[in-house]
Amino acid sequence: MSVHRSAEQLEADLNFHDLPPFPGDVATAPLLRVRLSKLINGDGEETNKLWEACCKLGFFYLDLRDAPSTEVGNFEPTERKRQTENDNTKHNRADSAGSNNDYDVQSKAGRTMEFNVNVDGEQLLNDAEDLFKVGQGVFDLPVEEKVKYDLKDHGSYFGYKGYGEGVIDAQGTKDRNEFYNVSKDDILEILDPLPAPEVLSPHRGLLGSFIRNSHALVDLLLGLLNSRLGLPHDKLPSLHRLDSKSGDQVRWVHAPPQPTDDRRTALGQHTDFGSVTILFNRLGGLQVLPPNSDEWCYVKPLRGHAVINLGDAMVKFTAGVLRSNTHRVVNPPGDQAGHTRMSLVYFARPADDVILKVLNGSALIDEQRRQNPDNFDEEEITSKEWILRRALGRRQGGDWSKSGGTENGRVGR
Ligand SMILES: O=C(O)CCC(=O)C(=O)O
Ligand SMILES: [Fe+2]
Repeated sequence: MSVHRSAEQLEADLNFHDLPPFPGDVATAPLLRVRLSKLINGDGEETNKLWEACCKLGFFYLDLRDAPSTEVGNFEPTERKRQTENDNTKHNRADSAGSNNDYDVQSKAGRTMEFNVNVDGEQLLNDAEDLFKVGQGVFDLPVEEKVKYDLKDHGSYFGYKGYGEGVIDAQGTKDRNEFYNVSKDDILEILDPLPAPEVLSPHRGLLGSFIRNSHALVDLLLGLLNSRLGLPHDKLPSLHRLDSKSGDQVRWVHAPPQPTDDRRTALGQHTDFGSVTILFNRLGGLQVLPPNSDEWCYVKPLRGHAVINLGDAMVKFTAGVLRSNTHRVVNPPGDQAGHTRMSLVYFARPADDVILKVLNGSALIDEQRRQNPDNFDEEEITSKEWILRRALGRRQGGDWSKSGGTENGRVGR
């Protein structure tokens, strides 16, 4: 059951009390903080903040905690949400597939907008907490067991990637982390199950809950961005249906502390391949390179928040109106340096057969395309091909030269 806290309590509760504090003397990135409950309530100012963050940096914090009750201005969506919850089991709360879950609300900006109100921030936080423990169980397995689930030679980026099995630069320098990737389509039984370690079997329900709720959040964000872009109704959400075959995945990233005298980037600089990334961090280490800057800045983890960032598909769809920012992961800073870092991610990507090209029907996107005629090439590539090329290009023995994203300003056709 969720508990409403005062605004002061919410502010005081941003640290992870069981971990050394994030240092106060390192450069941090100025991510805007957006509150989910306000987006759900159609708060115009909050939606403006979301829009600004997505255009300028492509990264923001999303406060997933329940808002103080005084701030819940429009009760209709909240009431309807509670009713839906009562009808569902614990691990089947957020089902964004049906259109009856969306309804129109008059926003404070005076516009009618459509919301997917089945996103439950507190549930997402609880599931993320539980999944951190599940991830630990996977990484604790012997390497000989984990490598059985490296599916690279089967042409797949799902499953396990061992420590040092990815590269961080064109010279082939090895990375310093391991991944485990779980496919949405496997968990939702859209495709046959992939081979997976036994320790994951009891947690398919939890993974399903996390995936549905994450996807519902993505649906909400895409709906709001769709309105701002002036795209035809439902265009962006329609390219990302929960039940379409896609490269959506849950990822755990695991990195033991590096020796003091031998540290390097753990996860090389990159832009994300897909549409929207939902990231749960506890220890520092994630860094972004803000636009027109050469200083890497840490993203300070905040309890109760996810870090959200946009990926290359959103740049390609919008001719660069929206931003997919370069980021990387280094050893945790300051007193956190001696701790093993783990993060949990949900990557939402367009359906496999969607072609990554500029969308028609938005005056804003048309204008952007007119102003930047040199930024386009003629490549026609599907979402599936794009993600495979990029993900496997950064594995040992992959083709680094083909693994680049939109960071060079080329935004696609
Ligand atoms: O671990 C993190 O904080 C970020 C991971 C990341 O950027 C990725 O997996 O694409
Ligand atoms: Fe990333």
